[in-house]
Amino acid sequence: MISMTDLSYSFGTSPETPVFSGLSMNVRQGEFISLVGASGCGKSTLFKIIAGLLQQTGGELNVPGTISADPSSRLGRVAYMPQQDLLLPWRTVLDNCLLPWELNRTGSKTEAVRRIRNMLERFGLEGTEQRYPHELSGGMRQRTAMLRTLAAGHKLMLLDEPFGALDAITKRGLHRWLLELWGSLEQTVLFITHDLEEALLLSDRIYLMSGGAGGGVQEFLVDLPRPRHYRLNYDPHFVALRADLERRLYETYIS
Ligand SMILES: Nc1ncnc2c1ncn2[C@@H]1O[C@H](COP(=O)(O)OP(=O)(O)OP(=O)(O)O)[C@@H](O)[C@H]1O
Repeated sequence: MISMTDLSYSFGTSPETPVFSGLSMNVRQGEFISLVGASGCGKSTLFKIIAGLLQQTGGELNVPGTISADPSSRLGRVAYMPQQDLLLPWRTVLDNCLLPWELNRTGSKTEAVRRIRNMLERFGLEGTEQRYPHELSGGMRQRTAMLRTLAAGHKLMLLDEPFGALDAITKRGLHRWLLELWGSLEQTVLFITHDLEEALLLSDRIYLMSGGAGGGVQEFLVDLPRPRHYRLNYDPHFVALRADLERRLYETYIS
C-alpha cells in the first residue's frame, strides 16, 4: 500500500540537519502499523509527506496511483487525522462528519448522511449527531474526528496520536473499541504513539524511528495472535515483547 526507500526530509530553514533520513519501510494492505520514536524524530512530518502536504527532500515514496516526485498527487488520497482533533466548533457532530462529502461531492448528500448515521452507533456516538464539539467528552471528540477521517472513504488512515491526551481508562475503552472496529473494516492504518503497550496491543508491526542524519528505522514484529483482547497486556509474552521494545527504543535514543 505504501513503500518508501531511503526517504529523508529537511526543513528549508535547516537544510544541513535532516529531521530524518534513510527511512525505508513497507505497509501492506490491511496492516496496522505503529510508528514510535523520540519526540521530534519526525513522525508527524512523515505523515505530512505521505498525505502530500510536504515533499520529501530525498528518497522514494510510493503510494499507489501517485507520482513520488509530485506531492500534490497524494493530496486527498489518504485519510489523515492530525494530533489535534480539528473539529469545527460551529458545526454539529453530523456536519463535522459531512465535511469529506462536501469536499469531494461523490454521491448524494442523503446517501452521505445515511452512511454517517449508520456509523454513529459503531463509534459509540448515537444520540450526539446534533451536538457541538464543546458538548462532547474528550473520548467522544476523538471518535468523532476518527469517524470524519473514515468518512473520507480511503483505505489508508494516518492517525497521529489519536489517544495521546486521554486518561488511562478512556484510552483502554477506545483500544477495545478500535480493535473491534479495525477487525471489521479492512482498513490499513498507520498509527503514531508514544505508548508502547498501545502500540503492541494494536499493531502487526512497529517501526522505531530514530530521526536525524543516518537515523533510519527499525522494524519490530508483534507476533501476538488476533483477535486480541485488551487484557492481553498481562500475558507473559506481551510483557516480554514490551521489555524488548522498550530496550530497542532506548537504544535508538542513545545511538
Ligand atoms: N514548520 C517547521 N519548520 C521548521 N522545523 C519544523 C517545522 N515543523 C516541525 N519542525 C521540526 O521538525 C522536527 C520534527 O517534528 P515532528 O513534529 O515531525 O516530530 P514528532 O516526532 O512528530 O514529535 P512528537 O512526538 O513530539 O509529536 C522537530 O525538531 C520540529 O521542531
